[in-house]
Amino acid sequence: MTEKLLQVDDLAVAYPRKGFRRGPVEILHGVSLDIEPGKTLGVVGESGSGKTTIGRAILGLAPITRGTVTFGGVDITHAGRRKRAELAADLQVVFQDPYSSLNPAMEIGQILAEPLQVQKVGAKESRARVAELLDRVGLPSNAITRVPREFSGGQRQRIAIARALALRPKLIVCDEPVSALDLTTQARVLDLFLEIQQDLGVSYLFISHDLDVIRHISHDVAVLYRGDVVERGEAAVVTTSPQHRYTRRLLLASPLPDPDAQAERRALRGRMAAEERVAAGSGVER
Ligand SMILES: Nc1ncnc2c1ncn2[C@@H]1O[C@H](COP(=O)(O)OP(=O)(O)OP(=O)(O)O)[C@@H](O)[C@H]1O
Repeated sequence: MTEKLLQVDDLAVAYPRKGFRRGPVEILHGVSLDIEPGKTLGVVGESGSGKTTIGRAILGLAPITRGTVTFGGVDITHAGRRKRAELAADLQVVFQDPYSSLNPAMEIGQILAEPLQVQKVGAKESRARVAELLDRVGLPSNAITRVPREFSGGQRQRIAIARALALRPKLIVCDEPVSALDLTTQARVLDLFLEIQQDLGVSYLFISHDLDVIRHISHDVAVLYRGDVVERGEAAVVTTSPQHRYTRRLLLASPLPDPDAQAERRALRGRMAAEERVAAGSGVER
């Protein structure tokens, strides 16, 4: 069996409740998932299902009340600040909004060099690495002296990806990284993620509400519904023949599928209708 890069077991997260009603409110109720080196796990679910909370818990940004997060064989569930700083080299993040995640006052060269400085990479090597990173994400070398507002949304997301790659991480948590982009730009940025994975062997925990995006990028998928994983499996299987009713609903609701997906979807609708006819005939309540 392949060793897991990330293993999440029975993870629960609860936030303190504000106002009159006392006691914590549980957001994740015991989530388990794992990622192999060089692979992508897609986490899909509707708004509020807890996708971002999974990413934040792995990054040490959400209050974990139960369960464990193991990264590279090390238990990081309650890792302190010093351990988190060490982990930054291996565990990175790309957020949804490329407008707010980049410091508007910093030049791109500084943004990309910052993580290298923190890890005490020398000035000469740092310059070479920044040039390499820009090339890697398809941006011109003169970008180093420009600031984020001079770039489009897609280009800014490329900068955020370059920054995440600066320390050559093993895993990148990608939280809706293409949701703020138009469809054409989405496709280009998704292809960049795939290319980078092929070349560098990095793993992704890829969070999206869009099943088509998840199908395109993921090897495996975990479907989240109200803080529980309701279905898990290979992306090709889960996104074409979902077993859980919620995944089926998600699939039928997802917009603009490609022609192959449209054909699969028609077949799924047919299967669901047939099942529902059988269930109705046998008096099963659905
Ligand atoms: N800091 C917090 N304090 C209290 N509740 C929170 C906090 N962060 C998230 N929640 C709640 O946790 C639930 C799940 O939120 P989360 O952002 O993880 O969902 P999501 O699936 O990523 O949704 P979206 O796609 O809209 O971002 C929501 O009900 C949200 O209100």
